[in-house]
Amino acid sequence: MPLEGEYEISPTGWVREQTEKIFETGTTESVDIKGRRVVLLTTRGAKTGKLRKVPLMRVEHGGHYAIVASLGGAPKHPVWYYNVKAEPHVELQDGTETGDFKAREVTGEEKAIWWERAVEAYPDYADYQKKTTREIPVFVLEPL
Ligand SMILES: C[C@H](OP(=O)(O)OC[C@@H](O)[C@@H](O)[C@@H](O)Cn1c2nc(=O)[nH]c(=O)c-2cc2ccc(O)cc21)C(=O)N[C@@H](CCC(=O)N[C@@H](CCC(=O)O)C(=O)O)C(=O)O
Repeated sequence: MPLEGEYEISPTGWVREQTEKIFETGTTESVDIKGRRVVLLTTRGAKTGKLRKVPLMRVEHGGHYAIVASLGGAPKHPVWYYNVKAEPHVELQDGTETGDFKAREVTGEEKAIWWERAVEAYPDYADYQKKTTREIPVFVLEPL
């Protein structure tokens, strides 16, 4: 069951541009970061209830996805992290396909496996983690 409601996109310039391009073209393959693929996550705002759409790097393995709350190695989590914690039902668009998922934050061995996959998909994640003492969270998305 897709998330219903009014959505807002990020106020951050370059992110807004990429999000708008995805809307215009209908596919996340219209944008990339350093040639690496991007997906579009939709969360429900923990305070406003609005639908929030944020592009993220595409981390996929065996038909399963992970999302990484890196925020470029900033000392704080991105706001969407708290949205997902409050409402784990999220949508993810990969290419032209959008699916419904339940996001589960991973820890320990499972996180280590997915972190490796994330760094393989987007090597800058390793630098981001070196930049901060904050442990960058990873969610695995279980199809609903
Ligand atoms: C700037 C802020 O965004 P954020 O949720 O912190 O997310 C920051 C970034 O993670 C986000 O911009 C990502 O898209 C950046 N980003 C990546 N960010 C990542 O963390 N990981 C990635 O892999 C990643 C890849 C990526 C690829 C392409 C691209 O264009 C951007 C990429 C934002 O949108 N704030 C809104 C509020 C958003 C919101 O969710 N509000 C909540 C309330 C939140 C609260 O205050 O508790 C609500 O509506 O209820 C605002 O200031 O109006």
